[in-house]
Amino acid sequence: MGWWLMRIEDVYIWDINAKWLGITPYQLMENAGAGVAKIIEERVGEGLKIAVFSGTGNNGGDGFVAARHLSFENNVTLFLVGDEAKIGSEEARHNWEILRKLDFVKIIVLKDSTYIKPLDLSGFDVIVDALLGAGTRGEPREPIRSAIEKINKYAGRVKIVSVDLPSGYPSDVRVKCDFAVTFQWDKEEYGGFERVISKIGYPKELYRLVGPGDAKFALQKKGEHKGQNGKLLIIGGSEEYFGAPYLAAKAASYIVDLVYLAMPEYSARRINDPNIILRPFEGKNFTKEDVEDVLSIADGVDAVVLGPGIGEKAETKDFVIEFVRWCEKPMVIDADALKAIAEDLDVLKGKEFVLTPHPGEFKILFGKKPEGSLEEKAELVMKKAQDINGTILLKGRHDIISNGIAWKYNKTGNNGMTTGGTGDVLSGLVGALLALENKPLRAASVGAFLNGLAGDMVKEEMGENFTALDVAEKVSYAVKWILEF
Ligand SMILES: NC(=O)C1=CN([C@@H]2O[C@H](COP(=O)(O)OP(=O)(O)OC[C@H]3O[C@@H](n4cnc5c(N)ncnc54)[C@H](O)[C@@H]3O)[C@@H](O)[C@H]2O)[C@@H](O)CC1
Ligand SMILES: [K+]
Repeated sequence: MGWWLMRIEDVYIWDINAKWLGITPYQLMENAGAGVAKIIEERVGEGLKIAVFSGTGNNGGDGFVAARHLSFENNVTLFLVGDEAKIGSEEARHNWEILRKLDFVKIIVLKDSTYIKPLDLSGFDVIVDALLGAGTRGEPREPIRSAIEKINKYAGRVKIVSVDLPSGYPSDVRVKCDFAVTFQWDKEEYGGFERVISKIGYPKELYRLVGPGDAKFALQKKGEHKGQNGKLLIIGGSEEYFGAPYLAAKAASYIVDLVYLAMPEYSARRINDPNIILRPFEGKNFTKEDVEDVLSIADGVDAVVLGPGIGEKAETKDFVIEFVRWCEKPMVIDADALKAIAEDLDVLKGKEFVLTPHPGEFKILFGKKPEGSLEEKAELVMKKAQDINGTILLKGRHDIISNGIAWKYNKTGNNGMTTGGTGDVLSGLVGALLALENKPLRAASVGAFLNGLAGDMVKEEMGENFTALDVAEKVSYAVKWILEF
């Protein structure tokens, strides 16, 4: 099913998220090896003479497990290619130790290529190739190379089944397998060999649920110099509000190098924070007159957040619509700016943007309140995202994020976050992640995850009575937790 076609990048992310869900490498290796054994017995048969060639990495570990499973019905010989002392991971070593206790599996260690040259494999029905998998770097080196060449001498005569990948892939020095058993998801990058997919116990959540893997990827630093790790402009504030844009700016300032805050001068004068570059505009509220000057600030940044505390004055609505019409940077459109553009959704055409409505704002935008199960709500969000050709982050107990092609959901966060201003923190975070050059779906997903995680960390310390500023100030701790996960 095309739905499961993955990029290797996704697999990296999901490995981290699986760990977060408590799925251990032992479980995955057991399922991988068991799956290989099952497919061999189904496709080739039982009562066979089977040679399993294992390397010292986790691909070899899958081979150890497969050998054990196969040994119940077959006559199995395990060839370890390389030095026993180099078996890398705990789980591979664990499975190696089990094998060594078994009397019905013959073990032969091929420490270097001199042991490989004289080998005769003609008595075997099946060769399982577990020498190298996804951890391969460059062309195969000795003694793996000799083992690959030896196995290939039997291609066409003995069934050759590769574990995950033909060892040596993608170089030309690779095992000529009849097929490879690839785990759970076919990868977009793989080609040139037959693949049989075997599930290894990853739950569907990995496809949908945002986790630390997504966040780790999104938070990668881009450069060493000031400004290379993102410049963000926040536009908000009015005669009524000054806290909202400040919270967005504060949260973002922990992530990007530079945060500019454009605000009506009336509310800007209440802000005194050296981490934020203030750009005050004359008057109490943004008006159409300000569009050109704000656009010229936007020219110098990587992304823009529009809306926190901007108010609902008619002249401000005009400002919002005109700004969006002319802005060419990725945008987060939040709060009162959502109400303004609800009157003219066409201005979003051709733009890169994230809308961050709560259910009420969603209804104002799209005429319908999201209801029902997670899937039902997600379907609606996805449909609307498709209609406007952009990304929507629907805030709720489970945040739902869609770019019209895929949808994800986030579960971090707690009841304490109903306090005013956490939505502003969120829009600042999504903007910061856009400024780090993440695509809108990832920026929005990870922004929601990070906001909730920071909120959960605050709750650990203070209980559920906290403020949005507490959440904003926890952002750097949440980022540290993610990067160290
Ligand atoms: N979640 C996961 O990551 C899972 C991984 N699994 C298995 O783990 C494999 C990846 O394991 P690893 O990351 O340990 O990597 P591999 O087992 O593919 O290879 C790593 C080992 O090979 C050596 N090596 C790398 N390039 C070489 C070269 N060109 N010539 C000679 N030796 C070389 C390394 O020094 C290391 O010892 C997957 O292919 C799959 O079979 C499965 O257990 C299922 C779950
Ligand atoms: K392999």
